[in-house]
Amino acid sequence: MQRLVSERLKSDWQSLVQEQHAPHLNIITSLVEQHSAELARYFYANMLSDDDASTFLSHDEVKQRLSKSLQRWLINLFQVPENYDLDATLQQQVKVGEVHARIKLPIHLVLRGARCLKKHFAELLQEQALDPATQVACFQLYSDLIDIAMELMSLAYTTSTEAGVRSEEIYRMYSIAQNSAAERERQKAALLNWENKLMFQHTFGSESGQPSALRLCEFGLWFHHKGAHAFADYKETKLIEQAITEIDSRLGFVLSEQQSPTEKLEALRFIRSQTQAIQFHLDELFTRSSEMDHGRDVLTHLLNRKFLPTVMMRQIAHARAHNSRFAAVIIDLDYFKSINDEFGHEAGDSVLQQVSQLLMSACRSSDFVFRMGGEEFLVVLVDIEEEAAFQVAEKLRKLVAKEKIHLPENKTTKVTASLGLTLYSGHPDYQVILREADKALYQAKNNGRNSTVIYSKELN
Ligand SMILES: Nc1nc2c(ncn2[C@@H]2O[C@H](COP(=O)(O)OP(=O)(O)OP(=O)(O)O)[C@@H](O)[C@H]2O)c(=O)[nH]1
Repeated sequence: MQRLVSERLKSDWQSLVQEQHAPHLNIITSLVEQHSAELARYFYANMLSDDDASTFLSHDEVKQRLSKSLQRWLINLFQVPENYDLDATLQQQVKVGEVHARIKLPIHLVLRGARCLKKHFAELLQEQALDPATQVACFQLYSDLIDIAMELMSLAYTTSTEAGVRSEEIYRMYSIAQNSAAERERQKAALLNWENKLMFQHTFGSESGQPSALRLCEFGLWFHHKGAHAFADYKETKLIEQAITEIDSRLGFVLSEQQSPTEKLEALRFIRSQTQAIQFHLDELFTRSSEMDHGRDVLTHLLNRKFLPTVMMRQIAHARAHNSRFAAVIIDLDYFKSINDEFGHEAGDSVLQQVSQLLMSACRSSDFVFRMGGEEFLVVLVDIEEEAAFQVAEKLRKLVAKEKIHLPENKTTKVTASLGLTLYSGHPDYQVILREADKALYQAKNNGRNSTVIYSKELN
């Protein structure tokens, strides 16, 4: 049991559910069991009518999942002592608080939910043929037990959030540090490349008639998903964001038939001056950031899994805000143990390093590649839909299978990998996404390995 559940809270709970309160607890238990669906309906109707709260709840989710879990939570909370395991019940409150922290559900909304459950329970009590003293005692007990649950949830919430903030900080330092010199050149080249393409389209015309937006090209995606976060505190970051928006808003002019050549040239000149400004700000940002080398996985130099919560939570927030999707792919090497057994641990390490390089070089610079531990990797593909994500996963799988892996003493070998893929589908908890990818991976292993499986509900 975690330390969060203190002896004090446990004994407070025990004294509330001890024998002399048994008659009241029995009334509560039976009322909650009979009316759990109604309490849940009341709770969600109330929450969904509030703008703040409804952003965390979709109607579908409430229908399919949340209402049932709330009912289970309520019933479990008011069990009579002989029917339940107190430690497990208290621990459950801690888990709920941790989930709330992961999905960044503001704590005042949780407390409002609790208030709502109390209010409706008071109405239910009034409808019963109970004497006033019993009604008051039942309400007091119901209220006290909910309050202890809230106290535990809040404690777990704060503890998790503080840990999250610490890891955000380390992550920020890391993302600035991650091979900063090479990243600077790579992004400047990506920006230049986009600009050249635009000039080319202006001169020779574009098949689609539309130039691609800067925010969607390699530089734009990198800046949005990594750069802006890494350099969040600098004023240049805002300036780059503004320049990207300005550029994209003028793009239509460059190829439009309705614009005169002079207007087109003017738009081009403006875009050119803005891209130069971006380059200048980018140089500033990289120059200011110091070389820090925290948080890499020592063997592979990939992102360490401790940054996973930060990256996943940011992706979820981004997907929500922009109504976009992202994918998580878990990649696990097949029969890796036999490589260690046959060639030795050092050779195994070298395989992991070569596969990591391969994964890094095959992904877009805006994607995230983690080493999860052992021979397991996770790739987060940003701003992507299912078909494209499957193609990327398959590309990675084939690249790994094709690669001639070099081992000590001039030996070579081949390895394959199994991949589990899932797409963000609106669930606010990133651990659900990881569990889905894991289930898909498990299926890929069961199918005989060296394959990619996309998560579907049937895998549950
Ligand atoms: N060389 C090396 N080996 C590692 C490292 N981390 C984990 N391993 C080894 O990776 C192997 C993983 O074995 P298993 O989990 O059985 O998986 P597998 O052999 O790849 O089999 P499947 O995943 O079922 O295809 C174990 O032998 C671990 O000791 C590491 O950093 N370096």
